[in-house]
Amino acid sequence: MSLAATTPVLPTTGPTSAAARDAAHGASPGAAKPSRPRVLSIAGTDPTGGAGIQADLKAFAAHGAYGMAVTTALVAQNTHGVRTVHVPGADFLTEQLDAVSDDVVIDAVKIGMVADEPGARAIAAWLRRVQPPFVVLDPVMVATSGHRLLDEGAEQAVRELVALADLVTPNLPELAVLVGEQAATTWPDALAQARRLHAASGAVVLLKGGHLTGEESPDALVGARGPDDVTTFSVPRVDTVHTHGTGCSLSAAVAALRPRRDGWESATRDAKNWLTGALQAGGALAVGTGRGPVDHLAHLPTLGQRVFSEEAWERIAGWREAVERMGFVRALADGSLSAGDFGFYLAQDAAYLAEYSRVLSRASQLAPTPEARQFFAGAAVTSLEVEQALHRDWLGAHAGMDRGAVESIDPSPVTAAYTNHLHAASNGSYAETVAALLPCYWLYSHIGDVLVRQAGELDGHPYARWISLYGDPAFQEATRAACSFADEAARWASPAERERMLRAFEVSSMHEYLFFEQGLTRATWPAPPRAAR
Ligand SMILES: Nc1ncnc2c1ncn2[C@@H]1O[C@H](COP(=O)(O)OP(=O)(O)OP(=O)(O)O)[C@@H](O)[C@H]1O
Ligand SMILES: Cc1ncc(CO)c(N)n1
Repeated sequence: MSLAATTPVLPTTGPTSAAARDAAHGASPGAAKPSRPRVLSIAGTDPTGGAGIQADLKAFAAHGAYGMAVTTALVAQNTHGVRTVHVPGADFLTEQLDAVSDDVVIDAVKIGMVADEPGARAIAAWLRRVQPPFVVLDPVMVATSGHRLLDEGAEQAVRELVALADLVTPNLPELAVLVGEQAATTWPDALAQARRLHAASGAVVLLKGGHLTGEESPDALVGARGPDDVTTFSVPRVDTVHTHGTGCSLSAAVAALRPRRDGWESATRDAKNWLTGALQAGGALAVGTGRGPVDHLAHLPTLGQRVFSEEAWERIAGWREAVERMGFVRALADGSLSAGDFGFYLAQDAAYLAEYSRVLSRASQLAPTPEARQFFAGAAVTSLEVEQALHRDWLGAHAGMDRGAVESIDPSPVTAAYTNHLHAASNGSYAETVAALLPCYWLYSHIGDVLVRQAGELDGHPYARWISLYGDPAFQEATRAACSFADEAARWASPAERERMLRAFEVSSMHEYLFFEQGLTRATWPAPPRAAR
């Protein structure tokens, strides 16, 4: 006699209801719900993580829910389409469902791909037994790529599932199958079909217009507050091909939100807004070469990411080496730079600092903490008082320019391009502003450090004051502080925001290179053409 036949290692069904078990775990049925709803996805898989169960779990997590998953079918698919579907079978599906409901209180269920008729019937039987409080059904029939995800014979069984669902989320072709009509080609026709589905099933219908081709991507909630009630959600269509799994992700987000909302409308509104952000960020994921997934976590900072300044410094390795090697900087280091070239550079730098100081003030204004506000306000003053003073003194002594003359220097196109970039960044976020400001500190303290070591004894060096200002420990310290403010800002940035920070840093570094270079290349700039008379 086999041991398994007489003594199951674990009971296959629980002796008490999951709600009673919840009470045994310390939460009485009448007690306030846990802050994380326990949400179950019943769906197929997508090994590339953009659709099906994998997308659902990400959407649950993105909305602060505790995610669980029962697999209806294993799908070999990627961003190009479905290759093969393996269905473990209805008995095993029921075993998975019972394993969850015998043990865990379920706050909401999202059903996706059911694969075949026995699967649909097993789910229907389980729903009748367990009666979860909120059931969202995404009647998946055909993948975005055009591949069938549901047996033709199973369509009737899915219609029966609709009657057990609280919310059903068809796209236009799925809606047509559910009402047994031709697919609607206009929005009013689709709404009429959705009303008929609501009347026939009692389920609220979230009709998805993603398959229409207009400026907007309208969705409508039909029957949420009464038989004729229609609420339309219109968001601007995101210009992207990366829409793999949008339907899965939307229905999962609504299921995750519903237990903490007073109705479908508020859950749907929030889910739609989240999905729009996820669609916008999808391309940056670079997952697959077909129709890629959306970024479910677009709104979140990423745990485990690198320190921003480390990554940023590595990104500009090329510009950094180019600056170290460039003729202008070498000539500055060994003192062979002509006074004319140095004077041109200093005059442009005075014009630059006037704008740089304004962007530092802007960073102070945007800064989230008193420490950061104080640092950037102080830096705005220092860049005028200390750095510009050096420029005024030198230009006064060597170019006969008084203070007024220094203050009215016209920026060259190269200088203006750099300060325009800084001003543009400062129209964005604090994080972007700080990232754009950083190379001015960092590259100068880096060069200052290298030059102090290379130049050795600065006595008699024509540019000693310039070299010692940037090689000075106080300037190095200010650079470290600016880095740590940028790192702190990056810690709370979304991946897209972090990428904008890295880009702003990189572009500023390129402008630093061009700024030095203009001191020598300006000789090749054409003279301003005279107007023809
Ligand atoms: N380009 C887009 N811009 C904005 N929203 C979109 C876009 N494409 C789809 N959506 C939204 O995504 C959700 C899913 O819509 P869609 O009609 O594509 O569902 P589906 O066909 O079930 O999705 P799936 O691609 O997962 O099969 C809807 O809320 C829809 O409005
Ligand atoms: C498993 C699964 N469910 C749903 C869809 C629809 O996007 C898909 N491609 N795969």
